[in-house]
Amino acid sequence: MKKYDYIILGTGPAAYKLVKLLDTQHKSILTVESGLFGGTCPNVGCEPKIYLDGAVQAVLSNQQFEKEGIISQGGKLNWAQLMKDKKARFASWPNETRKNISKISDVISGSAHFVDRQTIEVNRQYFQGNRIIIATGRRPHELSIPGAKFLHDSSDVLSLGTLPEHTTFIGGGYVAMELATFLAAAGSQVTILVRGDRVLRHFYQKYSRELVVRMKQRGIQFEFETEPTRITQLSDKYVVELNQEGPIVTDYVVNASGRMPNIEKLDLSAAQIDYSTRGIDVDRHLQTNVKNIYAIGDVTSQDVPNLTPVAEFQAQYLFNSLEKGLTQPINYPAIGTGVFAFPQLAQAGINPDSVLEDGDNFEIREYELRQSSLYAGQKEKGLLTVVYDKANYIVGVSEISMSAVNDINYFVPIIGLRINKNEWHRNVLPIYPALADKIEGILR
Ligand SMILES: Cc1cc2nc3c(=O)[nH]c(=O)nc-3n(C[C@H](O)[C@H](O)[C@H](O)COP(=O)(O)OP(=O)(O)OC[C@H]3O[C@@H](n4cnc5c(N)ncnc54)[C@H](O)[C@@H]3O)c2cc1C
Ligand SMILES: NC(=O)c1ccc[n+]([C@@H]2O[C@H](COP(=O)([O-])OP(=O)(O)OC[C@H]3O[C@@H](n4cnc5c(N)ncnc54)[C@H](O)[C@@H]3O)[C@@H](O)[C@H]2O)c1
Repeated sequence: MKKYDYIILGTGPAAYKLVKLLDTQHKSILTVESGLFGGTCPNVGCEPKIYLDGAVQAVLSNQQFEKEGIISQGGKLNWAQLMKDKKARFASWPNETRKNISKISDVISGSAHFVDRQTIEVNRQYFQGNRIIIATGRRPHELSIPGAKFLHDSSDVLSLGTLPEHTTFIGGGYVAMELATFLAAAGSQVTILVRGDRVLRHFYQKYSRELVVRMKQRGIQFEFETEPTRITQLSDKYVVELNQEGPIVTDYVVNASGRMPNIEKLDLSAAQIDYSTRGIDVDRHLQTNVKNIYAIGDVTSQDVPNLTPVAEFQAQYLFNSLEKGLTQPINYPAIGTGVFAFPQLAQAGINPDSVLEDGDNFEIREYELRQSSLYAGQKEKGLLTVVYDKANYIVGVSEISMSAVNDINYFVPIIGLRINKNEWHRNVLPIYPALADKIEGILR
């Protein structure tokens, strides 16, 4: 049986980063991948998503200019062509990633499962690792309603060749809000079914509600307190029965009800590894309850956002801890996150909702970004809410605007490095005119 210093399960952002770091220490490594090399982000997540977003933002901006009479004919999105281009751009990535990883580790395609605490089995072959790192990510949550076989998921939408006339999304999270924006921009009629009374529950609710208003203005329908109970096929359409009055007749149903950890196939009990439906349990050193087994990225049950930079941060932490003698527990920096809808929603640090009642320790102030915008055609006001702590440092920012993602990225170092007005003034002279120019007035 072949033995390695490290066996790494998965090749997504968490695993890929770790393999590259371990290569610098000349470790013997086996990497196992059961699906597409590179994992979710570059194949069916962030990267194809942002590729499509480039075209969607352009088209929706143009439509706004057209409304203002500044552009005489706004563009129309050619979905089929966009998807053809996307396919051409991304098709070769899994093989390229496999080749890159093969240069620095042994690689095997197949689903890994534990045999005991040091041994895994893949394709009836057995391998031993001094350390085993689980980085198997998440997959779309399965809904158990009659007719679930007719459901599609985010991966299907990101390679959908023909635009449906009507699309129904189930869920009010990142995936539903982003992909609904894309399909609606291309001309599909879109209905979003939201189980509760809110969308994007981890974001500042004032801005989540504002995003719903703006999406509704473009014709996207929201049905709150609404869940599907059954889906049936009716010739080339689907009938979605609801817990409310309905039903909805639609051409395409997307299950965007969240993601679940890839753990069932790992046979974690063979190695007595603790887990729950939320993922693999790890301590603040990313170690499982078994000494030589660690878990990083989306597959863990840790209460941190499941995002690519977070997965990579965990990989870097684990490397520093296992190979560089770092002994402190993981301490997460200021984390930025954004929803690539239209307008965008983004935030970093403390969410204003969590300190609304704590006026003794925090001050919340909202800034309108409209006065500051010199761009033609931008009639919709952007809003920025800043949370200050008692010492007047910025500890949280939330924004809804056309440029919220990039704007909030300005604030991530301000929060993470605790920069105040004096320091900014002494060390920073940004490009004018742009949001960074206004930051001095927002800092204290
Ligand atoms: C539609 C969508 C859009 C997103 N957009 C963003 C974004 O804009 N920004 C952002 O930061 N994040 C985004 N994310 C989240 C981001 O993709 C994930 O946080 C990131 O990919 C997690 O990396 P990971 O390495 O933990 O897991 P993954 O990337 O999921 O990789 C895990 C890998 O493990 C493999 N695997 C599973 N089981 C086994 C097994 N038994 N044996 C071997 N291999 C196995 C899987 O096939 C997979 O390739 C998005 C996600 C989705 C779905
Ligand atoms: N821009 C980004 O960074 C980005 C984009 C997409 C995805 N992601 C990552 O992927 C994760 C998954 O995204 P997501 O949108 O699938 O999940 P999510 O957790 O953000 O949203 C899931 C939605 O489905 C609803 N829901 C849950 N169970 C349901 C049920 N049984 N029936 C009906 N509705 C139900 C929830 O109430 C919620 O509105 C995100 O949390 C994020 O970490 C990030």
